[in-house]
Amino acid sequence: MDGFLIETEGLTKYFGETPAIKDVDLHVKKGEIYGLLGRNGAGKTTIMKMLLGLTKATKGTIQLFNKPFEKPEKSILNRIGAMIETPGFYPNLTATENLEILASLRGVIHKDAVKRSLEQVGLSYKDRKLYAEYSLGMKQRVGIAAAIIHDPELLILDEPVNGLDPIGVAEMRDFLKRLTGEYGKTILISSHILSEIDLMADQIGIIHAGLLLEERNYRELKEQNMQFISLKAEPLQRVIQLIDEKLRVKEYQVKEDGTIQIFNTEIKTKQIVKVLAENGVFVDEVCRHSDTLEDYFKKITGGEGIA
Ligand SMILES: Nc1ncnc2c1ncn2[C@@H]1O[C@H](COP(=O)(O)OP(=O)(O)OP(=O)(O)O)[C@@H](O)[C@H]1O
Repeated sequence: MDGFLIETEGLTKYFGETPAIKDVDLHVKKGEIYGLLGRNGAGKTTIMKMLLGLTKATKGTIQLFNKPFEKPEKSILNRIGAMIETPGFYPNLTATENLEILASLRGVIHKDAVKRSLEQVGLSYKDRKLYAEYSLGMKQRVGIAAAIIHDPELLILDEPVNGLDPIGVAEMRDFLKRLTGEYGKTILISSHILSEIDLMADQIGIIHAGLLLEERNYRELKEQNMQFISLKAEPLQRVIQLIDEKLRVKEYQVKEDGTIQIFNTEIKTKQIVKVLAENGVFVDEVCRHSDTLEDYFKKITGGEGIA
């Protein structure tokens, strides 16, 4: 479909007999930041490596820039910048010197390439500070500057905020958002910590044990899924029957302590109380809750959560 820079269908990867990635259908739209979220070992790096042709898919298809990606061709890879592992730089050279070496190795001929890529990640060109003296956040920025030195349209970043403090995370968020907003890049970013990609991702893909459990618009996810009504009333079986038959609500769950959580946010608490009362059931407690995103992820990953 038009508008997706990355689209996979049934993407599957086995390591020997073990499936690491199972039937993943990923959809990354042009101009967005797509956050691939999952615990360590969930399969994020393996997906990214397949998208870059660094490891071969066992099954399934990949489309990059609306074209089938069968083997890593220069014409496609030139349009992508990636940071998969922490890149190696010379510690006793400056960021500018490191990037100049890299630019010439890669055959980047544009004379402003180093200056531009440093500026795009918020670092100064020709700064005399040595790479060894940089903070972790600045080192990560140099890594991203290296990934965008050839001015790619698409950036694939594996855990770029890993290990950064909250200020470092916020700074990274600002310049990644600038890369999409001002410079029109598309970014696929992975993380195992939800708060790291909070306020950054437009779209979110939740990966768990090799499966893409959900792909959602992050703002919608926050607005819709975090709300539920919590209800306590007895006898439980009768309440459940009324929820099913009279209120016709399907999205609910019963907790161990007998509390019922109703995820249909359209329904009013008043309506629930009225229907139950009309049928002889008295409500002990009813209130509307906002779940935290962390709770939500725990729910959909079967209790383990992501952090
Ligand atoms: N080369 C390999 N050979 C065998 N198994 C592998 C290989 N690479 C990855 N795996 C397995 O595939 C699964 C997914 O690993 P992957 O590195 O993609 O996860 P991840 O979500 O990126 O986690 P992390 O953040 O820890 O890197 C894991 O169970 C891992 O052990």
